[in-house]
Amino acid sequence: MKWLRKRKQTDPGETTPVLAANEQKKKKDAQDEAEYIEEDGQSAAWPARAVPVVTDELLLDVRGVERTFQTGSEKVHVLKGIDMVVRPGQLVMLKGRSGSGKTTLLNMLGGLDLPTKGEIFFRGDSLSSWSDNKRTVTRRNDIGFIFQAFALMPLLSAYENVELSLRMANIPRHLWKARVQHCLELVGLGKRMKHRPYEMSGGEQQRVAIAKAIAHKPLLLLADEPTAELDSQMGAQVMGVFRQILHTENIAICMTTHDPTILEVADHVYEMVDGKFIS
Ligand SMILES: Nc1ncnc2c1ncn2[C@@H]1O[C@H](COP(=O)(O)OP(=O)(O)OP(=O)(O)O)[C@@H](O)[C@H]1O
Repeated sequence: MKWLRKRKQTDPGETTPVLAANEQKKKKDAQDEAEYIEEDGQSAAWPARAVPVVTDELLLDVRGVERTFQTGSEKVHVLKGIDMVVRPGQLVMLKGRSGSGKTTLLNMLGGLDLPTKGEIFFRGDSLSSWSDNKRTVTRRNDIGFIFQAFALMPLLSAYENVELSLRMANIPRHLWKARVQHCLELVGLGKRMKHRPYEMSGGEQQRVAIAKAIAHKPLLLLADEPTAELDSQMGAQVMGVFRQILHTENIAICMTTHDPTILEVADHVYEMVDGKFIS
């Protein structure tokens, strides 16, 4: 009641609490953007990384990783000593039968889970030594994820889905439009930006998921069977997009697959059998 009375007394020219909050948000957005405007008034480039990427650095360095799950009284030893590396710009594939441990490993490469034993270094830093917050921020800024089941927001258009990852990564608002358009054009969906997921084919949805996963310019893209739900033609389209983004976006891709035909394009294939790599 007190609030209603106050509203009634408000002068028409005065700002209501909601409008004031909106104004404040607009000011904050403008301030955030201003941080990225150079002195001559031109839009600044994409926010620079604190530590620039060096071509031959190890993005991922996995050493002696094991993962055991406790299910009831039983211990399931899923990963049994994994060693691998991923460098900038590489396409690395994890191949193996269902249940061999590929997804378990991929989750750990993205900091979603931690090893029971061994260590994973991301750009030289051990993921195990990081706080939950640092892992979350790194995931949001430096890593992109693609899952089998496209993981798009069903009520948002392709454009809005891609925009979301820029919002999540705190990319300044004035850079969004050009980047979203660029990413959707890159995956061949420049003319489908307003479509919602249910108005697109499986292959198109997966391509939106790729655009979404790379929009914030991550260093590493982790993809769990990105072609599993697609027919061979659509799978080939997705792999074509991957090949293209390796060159144009300077990103490394680590993906799991069952499909022998797409292994040929990999820079390196790790074959997993029962929680270990065989050479
Ligand atoms: N949280 C968990 N608790 C217990 N067991 C688990 C857990 N996560 C995975 N596993 C077991 O680990 C094994 C490997 O699973 P994972 O999903 O990594 O295999 P995958 O190679 O990715 O299989 P697919 O190709 O079918 O996706 C499976 O036997 C699975 O049941």
